[in-house]
Amino acid sequence: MSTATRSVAPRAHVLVAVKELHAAKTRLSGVFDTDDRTGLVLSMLRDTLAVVSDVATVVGVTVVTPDPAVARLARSVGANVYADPTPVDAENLPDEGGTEHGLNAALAAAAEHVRRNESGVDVVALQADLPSLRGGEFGEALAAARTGGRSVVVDHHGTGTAALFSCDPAIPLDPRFGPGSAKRHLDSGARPLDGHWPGLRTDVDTADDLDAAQALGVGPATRAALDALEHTAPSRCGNE
Ligand SMILES: Nc1nc2c(ncn2[C@@H]2O[C@H](COP(=O)(O)OP(=O)(O)OP(=O)(O)O)[C@@H](O)[C@H]2O)c(=O)[nH]1
Ligand SMILES: C=C(OP(=O)(O)O)C(=O)O
Repeated sequence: MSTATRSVAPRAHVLVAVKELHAAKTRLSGVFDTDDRTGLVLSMLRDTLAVVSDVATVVGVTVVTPDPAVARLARSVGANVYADPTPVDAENLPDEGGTEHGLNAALAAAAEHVRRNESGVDVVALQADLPSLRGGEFGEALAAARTGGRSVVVDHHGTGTAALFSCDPAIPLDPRFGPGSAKRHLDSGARPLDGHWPGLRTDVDTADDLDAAQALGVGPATRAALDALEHTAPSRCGNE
């Protein structure tokens, strides 16, 4: 469907998934203990939500999570919460595909819920750990996404997905997140979006990712969390 046949005013609803905090960011466990990782996850989420909520074409933000503390944070900044009933537990480990399945099932259900309730809205699944995201780059990506049905912003490693868009009500979001998800999204027909969007593409899973994000400049909540942990990157610069 062309943009001309859809609603004139672009409207997007952003979905952000966060798993249970005790199981989050395990790849940072060599750098931070559980409490510090939890604080960092919430800070990066806070910065990500603040930026997308400020983008003019974003009419709704929903955090998809089974975690009560994440849900509280989401509500406190004006986001909706879609309760993901899939806990990360011993029977649901990533290497058995459980987490990946739970994440994608929850995102697909949330996307359908949004579309049922908000006619004609574009749906985006966005990573929660984008502390260097700028509103301008997300707005540009949204505009680029609206030129075709389903599209993807590949992450800075070239293997993962920073954001997945469906801008045609007839095309399901069909999320396929998890390791190597960029290829799965592209192979399933999502159009790659080109653009110089370093903050959008820099999701943080490892200490190297955190350094890359700090080099770009991170948002205020993440900055405060890292300062409290006295974690600095060698090439750190400001957020200006
Ligand atoms: N709601 C929900 N979110 C999930 C689930 N699994 C993963 N996520 C979120 O999806 C994003 C990518 O997940 P992962 O890369 O598996 O987890 P992570 O916490 O970022 O990092 P690692 O623990 O190091 O793998 C993160 O924001 C997760 O919190 C799930 O089952 N349900
Ligand atoms: C889940 C994903 O991200 P990451 O493992 O990088 O957090 C993904 O890119 O699909």
